[in-house]
Parts: sequence; structure tokens; C-alpha cells
Amino acid sequence: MRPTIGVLALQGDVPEHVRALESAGASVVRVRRARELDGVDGLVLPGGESTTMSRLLDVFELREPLLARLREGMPAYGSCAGMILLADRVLDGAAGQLGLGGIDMTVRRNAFGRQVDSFETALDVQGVAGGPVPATFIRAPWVEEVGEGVEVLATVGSGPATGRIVAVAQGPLMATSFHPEITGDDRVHAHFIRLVSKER
Ligand SMILES: NC(=O)CC[C@H](N)C(=O)O
Repeated sequence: MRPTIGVLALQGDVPEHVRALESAGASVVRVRRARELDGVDGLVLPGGESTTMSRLLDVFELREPLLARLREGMPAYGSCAGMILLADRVLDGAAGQLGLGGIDMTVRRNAFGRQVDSFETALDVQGVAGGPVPATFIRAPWVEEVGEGVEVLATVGSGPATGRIVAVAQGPLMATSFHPEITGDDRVHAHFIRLVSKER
């Protein structure tokens, strides 16, 4: 059976993730209300703006139900702002910025700085076969440090940020600094769908 994957649809690039997940073979549900979480096997936290998304989690009374599902082991994948939401520690966050946590890592918000505010590259991603994955970075965070249980899936291969960690996984959680959802290459989403299927 195809897994059902939710996309947190409060803010951000929701349609792009819906398209990528459907093209990679999942059934997709947009999640705005707690009850919409009930039927999903996994959840994508899209790119967008992490402070706004976090505020909307409270407005839509989704924070507690979502944390409860994460504690039960629901797989989740966060891209960019979604990565920030899944980080246990955030540097350069907005005042009072509150995430969900789950991945034992410190991320630095808007880390790439003005000159390389947005850029595209191709990255080898652990577990994703078929060669480098196109990766678009838009005011992206990077991962400054990870705890022992965190697997590094990709690092930047060239330029001023060489060696910076930009994709990680810990148990059923996965996060990327970049946006694979806007490149038309759905292998990262397929990788998440495999993770979800394994956890079911
Ligand atoms: N493209 C993105 O998701 C950008 C993330 C944004 N800079 C934030 O802090 O939330």
C-alpha cells in the first residue's frame, strides 16, 4: 500500500512538496488541523519562514498534537525552514523562536550570508542512488554540529561553505538545508517515502 504523507500546510512551499511526493509515489494530505494528522504515516515540514510557521503551529493548535506524533515516532522530513523546526538548537533564531526539535543538532539560520543568499548546486546524498542531487538553497540554514546519533547525509562540496553539513537523518527524522522539491528531481522525496514505509 502507498504510504500517506502529510504536508504541513500553514505556510511555505506546500504545492511543490505535494507534487514531489505524489510523483514519487505517495498519497498526500495537506495538514492544517490536528485531525488531519491522524491518518498520515509521515509528515513533511516545508520550506518557508520558520518563525511564522512556528507561530501558526500555535494559532492552529497543532503544536501539541504534532509533538505527540513525533514522540510516538512518526517519520518527518523538514526542508530549509522545516529543518530549523526539527532542530534541537537554533543559532541566530528570531527572538523567542520556538521549534519542535527532535534532531540532535545545532542549526544556524540564514547561515550562507548575503553573497550566497540563494544558489544551486548538486550534492551527493547518502542513501540516494543515481548520482548527485540538484539542490537549491534559499536563505538556507546549515548544520553547525550534530550529536552522536545523527547521520550526516550531505555536505557542501565547493565554495566558501565547503564541508558544511546540509542534510541529516536521525531515526525516523530527516532534514535538508536545501529545497529538493523545486528541482523536479524527486529522489530525496522517494528516499523519505522509503523511510516512512520502513517505519510502518
Ligand atoms: N527557504 C527557506 O525555507 C528559508 C528559511 C528561512 N530563512 C527561515 O529562517 O525560516
